[in-house]
Amino acid sequence: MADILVIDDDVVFCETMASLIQRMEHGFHAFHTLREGVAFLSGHSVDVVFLDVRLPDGNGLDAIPRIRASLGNPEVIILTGLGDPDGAELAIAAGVWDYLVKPFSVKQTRLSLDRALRYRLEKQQAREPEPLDLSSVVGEGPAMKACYTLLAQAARSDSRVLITGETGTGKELFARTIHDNSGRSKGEFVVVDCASITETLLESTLFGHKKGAFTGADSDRTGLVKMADGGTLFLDEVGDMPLSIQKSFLRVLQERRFRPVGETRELTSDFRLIAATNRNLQEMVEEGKFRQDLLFRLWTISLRLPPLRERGAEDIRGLSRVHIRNLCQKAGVAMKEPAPDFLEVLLAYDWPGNVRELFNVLEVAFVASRENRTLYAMDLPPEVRIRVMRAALSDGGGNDALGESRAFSPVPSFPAMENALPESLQGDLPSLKDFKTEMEALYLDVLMKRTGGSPQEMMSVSGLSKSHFYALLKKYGRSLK
Ligand SMILES: Nc1ncnc2c1ncn2[C@@H]1O[C@H](COP(=O)(O)OP(=O)(O)OP(=O)(O)O)[C@@H](O)[C@H]1O
Repeated sequence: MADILVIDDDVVFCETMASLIQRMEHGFHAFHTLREGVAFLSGHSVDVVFLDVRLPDGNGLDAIPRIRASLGNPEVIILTGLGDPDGAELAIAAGVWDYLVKPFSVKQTRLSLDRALRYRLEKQQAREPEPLDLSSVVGEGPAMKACYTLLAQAARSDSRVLITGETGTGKELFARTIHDNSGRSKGEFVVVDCASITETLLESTLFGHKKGAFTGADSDRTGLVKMADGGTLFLDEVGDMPLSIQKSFLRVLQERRFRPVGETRELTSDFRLIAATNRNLQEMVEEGKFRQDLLFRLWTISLRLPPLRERGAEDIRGLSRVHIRNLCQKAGVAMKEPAPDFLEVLLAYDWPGNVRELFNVLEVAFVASRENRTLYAMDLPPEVRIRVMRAALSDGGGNDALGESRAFSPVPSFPAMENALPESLQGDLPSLKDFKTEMEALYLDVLMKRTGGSPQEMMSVSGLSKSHFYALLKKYGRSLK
């Protein structure tokens, strides 16, 4: 006997399903809204979910990652809808088991459910694979859990993987983690940064060259493709690969053979390909900037890493905790704790640079906190606090107190803005003159810290003339060491 959950606002449909599923001697639960269905899953385990696409409180497709994260592996979701072709396409892309077009027959339902349950049973009986080592990846929210399922699939296969996501979302980290957990972990993980290699050098960097092949080629050079033999070739920023190289690279992917520059013989290389990009390759194909045939060959598994602002408060807290701990360990100091106001600003910020930016911001705050055991909002870079403040002001400042959902929104609450304000603005307002003086002194301190106290750099960053610079040092009693 299995447990089946139906999430559908059509009461008659739920009654029909109840009678069919109970006749099949399975347990049956039904809810008429997404919120109730998802809440039920957090406390109960079910085997199959029939999920309607259009629900009064949202689109079923959008809830798939959350539902998937709550279901045991292998998760089985059967989507039901009115036969809209886009819905069917999205359902398949989201990896659901089946898409049933309403109204569907009893026979169709039985067949789809029987097959789904058999598939689930076979998968469960199959030997448990080795657990993955995900120690370097932080994130427990539903959006990340969906990525781990794909990461596991990728690690346990030799398929080509395309990782997409905004800058700093962890594409290279995921590529490395796939490699380290794969059958090729003993081979090299070779990174090709397509964005930073010049077009003239890309061919010889990828394929190698023979001594004398061109001016400056004083010795034979092994290319990155050969170095990845037996391992993984990671093409970072593949959207930046020049069209001229895309053609030769396509051949390498098809035949695993290539010719180093100036060489007559062809070489072979058995590598696994992982590519990453923050650009929309399909759009680039339409604009004639990327080859369609290469795009087809780049991936079997496609993994989209969500931006940090979509990951939820728990992930921002978890990443911050881990990174602060690492910083303290590296500096050999006692563990520092973030104050509530510090976390509120982090949760309210929209993180355009994602995890990389979060780590940089934590590093700045760590330095600014000096010997303090607590990290306050004051220690955060002014740019971050100003952005949070501006967003709150343009929101009218009338938001409720910070809630869990806050991290999903780039617009912070009024309390978050208040906490982001410098201390002197939190109580009675000082005169503008006093405030400017305080900010000038603060600016000078931050400038010194960031530039390591180098006068040249301080003048260059601040744009201050020499006389003005030294006058300010004198005014605020700061000295250069
Ligand atoms: N989930 C995560 N857990 C721990 N660290 C992470 C996570 N995601 C990203 N990072 C860290 O954030 C930084 C940026 O990650 P990474 O270089 O992999 O991003 P990227 O998407 O490849 O960026 P880009 O597109 O700019 O090359 C690295 O220090 C990485 O270790």
